[in-house]
Amino acid sequence: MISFTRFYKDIAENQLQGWLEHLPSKLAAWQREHKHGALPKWEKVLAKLNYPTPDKLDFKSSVTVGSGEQLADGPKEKLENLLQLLHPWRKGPFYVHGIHIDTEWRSDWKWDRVLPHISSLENRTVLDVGCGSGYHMWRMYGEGAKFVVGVDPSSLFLCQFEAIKRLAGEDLPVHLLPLGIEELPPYDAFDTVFSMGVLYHRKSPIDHLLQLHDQLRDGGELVLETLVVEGDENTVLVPNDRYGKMNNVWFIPSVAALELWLKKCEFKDVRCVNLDVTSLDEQRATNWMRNESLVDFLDTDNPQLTVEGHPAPRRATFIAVK
Ligand SMILES: Nc1ncnc2c1ncn2[C@@H]1O[C@H](C[S@+](CC[C@H]([NH3+])C(=O)[O-])CC(=O)[O-])[C@@H](O)[C@H]1O
Repeated sequence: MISFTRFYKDIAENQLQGWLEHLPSKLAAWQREHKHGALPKWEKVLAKLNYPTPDKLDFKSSVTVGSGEQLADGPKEKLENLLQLLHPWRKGPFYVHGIHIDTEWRSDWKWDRVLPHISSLENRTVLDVGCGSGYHMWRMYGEGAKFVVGVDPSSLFLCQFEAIKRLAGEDLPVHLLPLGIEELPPYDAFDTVFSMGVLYHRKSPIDHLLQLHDQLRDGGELVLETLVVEGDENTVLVPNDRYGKMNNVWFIPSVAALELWLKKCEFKDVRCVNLDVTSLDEQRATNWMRNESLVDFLDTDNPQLTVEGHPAPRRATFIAVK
């Protein structure tokens, strides 16, 4: 069973120790009430991941665990089969003992767009809201962050994260909690808070911005990445049904509108640092994600539009200070 004991031990010694009042009961409730039917199957996979301490770890230029020379072909194939049981792998890529987990998303490309614009993560305590499988958390750790916490309610992503962590080293100061941002007690503790790919999934985007604000210390940095549309500060797309076949998309503001929202939520030095239209090479089906992907979400006659006729995904990154 997935345990959070190590996380509690780590936070008892840092500025998050106040979380010990609230989080054990929330995580115990998750363990008690969690009903994802496949969780026992995924936990069995985790229990089988007993592999040698890797001879190589790289989190700075990729997420690589093991050089690929420690395992013979048989054990390597067995490991690959185990990791495939955690399908679909969406955010990555990961290189594990020579196995290339070629995920749906090239999350490394997003990281390359974001990294040049943020304050150094050296020695920082970092929160990654909606961290998915934790890909970017490893890259944050690779940039020198001293403690990285991610929150994401998906149990599959938790298991994918735990798989990488078990293979990389249980004592690394990188943790994923299966909670929504709204479940975290406000604590003004983080030096940097990331929210990437989450805002459009929230029913109340202003509340989301306020919750991010609540997690930052004064002077801390917000890194916000989300879908945007073209338009002025009063332009917001609220899809009447699905957006790119997703049924959980609520608000897609323009850059100007989101800058205004951030300022209204008392963020300072608000800047949009990157704008990018998602390419078919960045999000695609692979052997590790065999379901539909971006090409199936766009209009075949006009790829500038989604199948519903909305503007195709365009993403912006914002930096702001509390
Ligand atoms: N209330 C919530 N609190 C926290 N997380 C949530 C919540 N609701 C949904 N999520 C999580 O937010 C993530 C959004 S994906 C971005 C991944 C990564 N950040 C990336 O930038 O590649 C983008 C996408 O797939 O559209 C998912 O993992 C959800 O489970």
